[in-house]
Formats: sequence, C-alpha cells, structure tokens
Amino acid sequence: MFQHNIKQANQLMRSAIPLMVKLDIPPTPYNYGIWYEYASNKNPKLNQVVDRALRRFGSLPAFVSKELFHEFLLPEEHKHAQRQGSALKNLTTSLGDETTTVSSELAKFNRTLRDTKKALKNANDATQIEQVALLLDQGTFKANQAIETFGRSLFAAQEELATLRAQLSDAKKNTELDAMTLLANEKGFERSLFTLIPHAEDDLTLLLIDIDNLGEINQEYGKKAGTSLIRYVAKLLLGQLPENGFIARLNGGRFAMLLSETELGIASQLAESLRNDVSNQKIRYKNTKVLLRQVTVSVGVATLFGDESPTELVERAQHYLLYAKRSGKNRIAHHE
Ligand SMILES: Nc1nc2c(ncn2[C@@H]2O[C@H](COP(=O)(O)OP(=O)(O)OP(=O)(O)O)[C@@H](O)[C@H]2O)c(=O)[nH]1
Repeated sequence: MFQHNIKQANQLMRSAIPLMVKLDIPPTPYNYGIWYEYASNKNPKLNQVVDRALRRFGSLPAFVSKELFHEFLLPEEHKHAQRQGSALKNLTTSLGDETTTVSSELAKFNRTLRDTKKALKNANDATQIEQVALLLDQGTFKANQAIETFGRSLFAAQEELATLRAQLSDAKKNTELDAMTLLANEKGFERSLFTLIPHAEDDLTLLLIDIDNLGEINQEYGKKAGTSLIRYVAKLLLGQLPENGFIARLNGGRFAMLLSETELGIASQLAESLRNDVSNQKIRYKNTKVLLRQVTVSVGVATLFGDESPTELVERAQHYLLYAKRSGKNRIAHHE
C-alpha cells in the first residue's frame, strides 16, 4: 500500500474522492484507504472484491470496508502481534484526524460552491462577478491544501507500514509454524482459511487427512517411531501439494490441505491419489530399521458451499473424515 511519491499520492486522492462522492461513501479513514488503493489500481484482488461488493450492495458497507482495510491495507499479521497493535492503532488514528480535516474542508468548499452558484445567478455587474471568482479561488485553494496535506500523511504512513510489516512477518513465522514437521500449525491453517474464504466462489476445497491407528502404531513400535511416521507422512503430503494448495498439521497425525479454485471432483482425485500413495509406502523406522506395518490415511473432503462459514466448512470435512473412519479407514469420503 501507499507505494507512491507525494505527487502521485495527491493525484490518487483526487481520483479517489470523486468516486467516493459518486457512490455516497462516508469519509472514514477506512474508506479513504480503500478508495485510494482502488484508484491506484495496484491491487487487482482488492479491486475485484470491491467491485463484487458494489454489485452486491450497490455501495461499500462500513463492515466490508473495515474488513478490507484490515485485510489488504494493514499487514494482516498484526492480529498475531500484540506489541505492534498499538503502533497500527496510532497510525489509523492519525489518518483519522487528517480525514476529519480533509472532510470538513471539502464540506466548506461544497458550501462555497453552492453560495457561488447563487451569487452568480444574481450578479449583474463585473465587480460582483469578480468577487464571486475571488471567493471561489480561496475555497479551491483551501480544499486543495487539505487534500495535499492528506496525501502527505498517506505517504508518511507508507514507511511506517513497511517497517511494521517486516517486524510482524518475523513474529508470524514463529507462531504459525509446527516445529515437528515445519508445516504450518493449526493457527496458520485458521488464518489461511479465514483469508481464502471471502474470495472463494464455491471452489475452495478442504481435505482433512488423518493417519489411521496412530495410537496402535505408537504402542507397537514406540511413540518415537509414531512421531517419525508423522514427519514422513507430512513430507509425502507436502511433495504432492499443488501450487494452489496450503497444508498444515493440526494435531497428532491429522493434516489439513486447502485447495483454492479446486472443485470437488479434482480435489477428490487428489485425495484418492494421496491415500493410495501412503498405503503403498514401505516405511522403515530409521532408528531400529524395523519395517512398519502398512500405514494408511483416511480423508474427509468438503468443498465450500454457498455462504458457508470457515467453521461450517471444517465441521463438514470432519464429518466426512469420521464417516471414512467408521466405514473401515484407508478411504476418502465426501458429499455426493
Ligand atoms: N507418536 C506421536 N503420537 C501422537 C502425537 N500426538 C498425538 N499422538 C497420538 O495419536 C493418537 C491419536 O489418536 P486418535 O486420532 O484418536 O486415534 P488413532 O489411534 O489414530 O485411530 P483412528 O484415528 O481412529 O484411526 C493418540 O494415541 C495420541 O497419543 C505425536 O506427536 N506423536
């Protein structure tokens, strides 16, 4: 965000403001941020989501612009770092103050325009017209000044955000990593899910993959062998992860794979291929060189449906996973 110099920033403000006026968008800091970014056309994903919201609601409801602001304009990792929270709050507050100034100057300018129009109607000599022109000139100057000050504030926010983004991304890496497998952990999975769902259109699929009988494997070969098996399966799943996929270990021998822009049919084929692949492995525990008995996984597959929430999607995938386990394990299950 805000990767522009002051001149560009001012030009963008001038493009953003008429758009906001046309669509009757309230002048909040969130909205200024969103429409500034929208006018810059630098973030096609944001523009897509805004266009979709406009088609759906005819305007940009406050709750949507707040969400978009946090998702696209602030580093989303801030949710995970308390320390940086107050810095972001200060940044938003200072932009908010500037917003109030710019809006009141624009409101004044609006009044000036109205008065000028009236005065011009009644003006009947050159002196009166000259006075009206002077009034207009003063109003334009002040409104212009306010826009330029706001543009400078946005420019100053750029560097602050860049520093915060770097700090927060370091913090995030540590809190969302599963130390055992080096995949994302449950927290990372949740963040990814919450980020992907608003942009998905019934084509985001979740695979819940669970190693079968891990408890028995632990008992038979020892817990260390079980842990080593979890790492082995993690590597195998990662090796088959498609480009548009995301994988995390949730707990024990349970993994979640999120596949963007992947409908049920394709996702089920991948689930079946993963299941088949695991069941065909000959796995030897490296510490004792013992060959483990056949290792299998069960998979629950669910594709996002209508206005489903993240929790509902996970619950449906869990339901199918349970169904696969109850139907004898080493199988996949999904809705028809
Ligand atoms: N080795 C190892 N075992 C773990 C770890 N975390 C959880 N487990 C074990 O994984 C097992 C998970 O149990 P469940 O998922 O209920 O059942 P399961 O034995 O895998 O059997 P099904 O899921 O019904 O196929 C438990 O026995 C846990 O002790 C871990 O980090 N390492």
